[in-house]
Parts: sequence; structure tokens; C-alpha cells
Amino acid sequence: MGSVANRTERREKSDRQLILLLLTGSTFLIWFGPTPRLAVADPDLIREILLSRAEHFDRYESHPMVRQLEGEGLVSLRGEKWAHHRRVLAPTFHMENLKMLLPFIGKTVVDMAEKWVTMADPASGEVEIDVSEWFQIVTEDAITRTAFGRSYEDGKAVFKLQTQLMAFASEAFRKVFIPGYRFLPTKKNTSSWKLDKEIRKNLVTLIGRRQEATDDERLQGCAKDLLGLMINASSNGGRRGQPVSPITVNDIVEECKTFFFAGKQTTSNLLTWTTVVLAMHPEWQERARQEVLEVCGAHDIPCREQLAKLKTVSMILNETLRLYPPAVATVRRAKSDVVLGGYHIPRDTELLIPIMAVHHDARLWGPDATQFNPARFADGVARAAKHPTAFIPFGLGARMCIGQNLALLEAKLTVAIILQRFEFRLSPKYVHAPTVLMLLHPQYGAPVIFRSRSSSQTPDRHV
Ligand code: HEM
Repeated sequence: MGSVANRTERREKSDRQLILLLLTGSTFLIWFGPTPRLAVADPDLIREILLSRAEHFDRYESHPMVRQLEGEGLVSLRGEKWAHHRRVLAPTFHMENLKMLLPFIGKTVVDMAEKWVTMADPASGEVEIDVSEWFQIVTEDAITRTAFGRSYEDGKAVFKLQTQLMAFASEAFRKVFIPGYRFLPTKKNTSSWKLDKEIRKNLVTLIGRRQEATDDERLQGCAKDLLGLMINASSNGGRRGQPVSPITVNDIVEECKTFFFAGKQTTSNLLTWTTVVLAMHPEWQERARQEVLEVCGAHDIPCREQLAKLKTVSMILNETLRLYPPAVATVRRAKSDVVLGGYHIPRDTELLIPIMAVHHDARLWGPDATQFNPARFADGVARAAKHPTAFIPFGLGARMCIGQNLALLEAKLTVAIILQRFEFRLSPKYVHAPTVLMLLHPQYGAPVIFRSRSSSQTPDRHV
């Protein structure tokens, strides 16, 4: 008990340090940024900014290094091209469509759990797993299915190349930025260009194959995927005769990059933090397990209807997203001079919305704002805090995260399957050090000790 209390104290200390860092970070941005920047933490003003019409505020233009990582897709596009891509891609994330992916994602999670069982020490029945690494397998699989659907195997090859490309880009991101350096033919740049060329070549082949198959695909009622929707849109042009620029192979390449960037690490970070907090709070772990066993049974892969009934698991996921939001901030740019909360904001000012700081604000969440208390979400998200905009892990408004349904469904499914099969606690090696490198992640990984609930149990398959 003493060690849990000490750990909680240590956790709160390092969380406070992180918030301080974030706030100091934003002050730094205000003074030294190349464009005027302002951090806005008032929920009324945040609401006004995020729900305003696009002619007032829009996404800001990200740094070329960041764009190289995130792709020139939905996250960074603006104006009519963004609206067109968002319309085209939205059906991928409708619940009815995602439902079709559940058995496949579930199978990946069960395979992962079975591997953990085989890795366990025969004497103790326990295995130590760095969940921050393993969950990436699950989220990469889910995003590959969402992006490529029935071309899953070819898609996997494309994303494998993309992982290598992103490794180069994120290494460059960590170094001092020298303008123009990325155009020099250094060894790493040449390798990046080669990879980029290969990705494009693979995608062109894949698109060719799918173009021949799209009619069949519609008839067969397959799940809608990024590739299929974009290929259809490129051949159909704008809807209702709207004059939009046609979707090109380059657009598809860039959206693939964006999906991979925006969808993989974010969701694996949510899963990692959820496992960590459940390991820290065994009483909530047990409460969630009892719910899962009651609703879904001990072995089967939960279906969509069962997942919808997991209220305690939802509360835990929300509380994790509140304390450890994978995306710690989002940014908008004023497109014209505007008055906001009585202040005159000049055109082109970048407004930083510090999601993490808002989520930890004691004025909104009460004196236990830094503590893990899923019960605060018992009456739903809107009633959890003193202001409805106090909880914004996926942003808000027209540019809200398009992948929210996928992320939550995937996280619920994974947590449920793990709770069915394992009891777990933090490894003594775990150091609580949330840190930000684009996203919020545990600086020294997340080693967790798992013990199979029944070593003789062989999970049934429902696929
Ligand atoms: C726990 C997981 C996730 C978190 C916390 C998260 C968070 C966010 C946030 C904060 C934004 C900015 C919203 C705004 O500025 O108002 C965003 C945008 C976006 N996210 Fe996610 N995200 C997650 C998972 C995903 C997944 C699985 C995908 C799948 C492709 C995805 C794709 C995107 C895209 C494309 C955008 C840009 C949307 C637009 O501007 O139209 N995200 N996300």
C-alpha cells in the first residue's frame, strides 16, 4: 500500500513538472516564435476558436520537417482541398464500417496475448512486457486495415517502407534545423528519397490493381477503406458538380502518410497509458475486469454491441485521455483580424490550445484534478467537469480528429481482451516520466508484468 502511495506521489510530481514544462514551452513560443503566438487555456475562448467558421480560424501551416513526417494530408491541408478530402474519407470512420474491422483487429490482439503467454516464465507464470512497443503492432495493423482494406498485405509492405522513412524524418526532427539541409544529397537524404520513390511505385501498382476491382468491391459490400474511397473520388470528380481539384496519386500517397502518422502512435500511446494506470490502480483494474467478464465472457473476442456496454472501461479510457492526452495541444491560425474575449488578435496569429493543461486545470476539474478518478465520468463526458469544453482529447469542431471512433473502438477492444486474459502490475523497472516528443509518451517505456489468468486456457476464436 505504501509503495502505491509513494508511486502515486511520484507520478503527480512528474505530471506537475510536465505541465509546467508545457506552460513554459507555450510562453517561450509567445516570445520567440517567428509568427505571433498565443496560448489560450480558457474553455469559453477555446470553444469560440474551435467551433468558429473556417474563414476566422484554420489549421496553421506546420514546419516543413513536421509536414515531412505527417504527410500533406488531412492534418495539414486547408480550404477547399481539405473539405473535399474530409468528405471523401469520412465514411471510413463511420461506426457501421469500423464494425467490420473489429474481428480482424481482435485477432491481432489475441495473437499478441498468446505470444505473451508463450513468453512467460514457466516457474512464476509471469512475463514482463514493454507495452509501449507491443501496442504499436496492434495499432499499425488497425490503421493498415482502415487504409488498405482488402489490399491489406500490399498495404503492410507500403507501411513498412513508411516506417523506415519516418525513422529518418524523426531523427532529422530531433536535430538542429538547418534551412535547406533536407535538399542536400547526404547519405540519409538519398536513402529517404529512394524510400519515397519506392512507396510511390508500390502505391501506383496497388492503385492500378484496385481500379480494376472497385466495381466488384462495391457489390461485395467490403469495408470502405482510404484507398478505395480515394480511387473512387479520383474517377468521379467533385460531388454535386462542385469544382474541386481531382484527387491524384500524390494525394493518396500523402493521405496514407497522414493516416499512418496520425493514427498509429496516438492510439498506441492511449493504450500504453491505460495499461499503466490500470497497473497502478488494481481496484479499477478488477472493476473493469468484472465488467468485461460479465458482458463479454472470458474467452470470446468482444463484438461491437458488447463493447458499447462497457461503461467502466469507457470511464477509464476517458480518464486516461484526460490525464495523459496523446496529443498535448492543437493549434489554429487567425485568418483575419479578430476580436476574441475582448482582445484584438491580429491576422496570422497562431493560437495554441494546450489540451493537457486544460485537462489538469483544478478550476475545471476540482481539487483532485491531478488524480486518477474515472468515476468523474460516471454521468457522461459532458458532466465530468465544470465546463463542457474542459475535455478535448480529440479537439473540437470541423477539424476534430477524424479517427476518434476507430481509436476508441480499438482501445476498448484491446483493453477488454487483455483484462479477460491477464492480471497485471507495474514492473519495478517502470519510471513514471511522461514526456513530449510530438506526442505524450513514457520516456523510459512502460514495462508491465502480466500473469495469465488461466495458464491452461486456450482462447476461442470468433472470426
Ligand atoms: C487516441 C488516439 C487519438 C488522439 C488522442 C487523436 C487526437 C487528435 C487531435 C487532438 C487532433 C486535432 C483536432 C483539432 O485540431 O481540433 C486530431 C486530428 C486528426 N486525427 Fe487524430 N487522434 C487519435 C487517433 C487518430 C486515428 C486512429 C486516426 C486515423 C487515421 C487519426 C487521424 C486524424 C486526422 C486525419 C486528423 C486531422 C483531421 C482534420 O484536420 O480534418 N487520429 N487527432
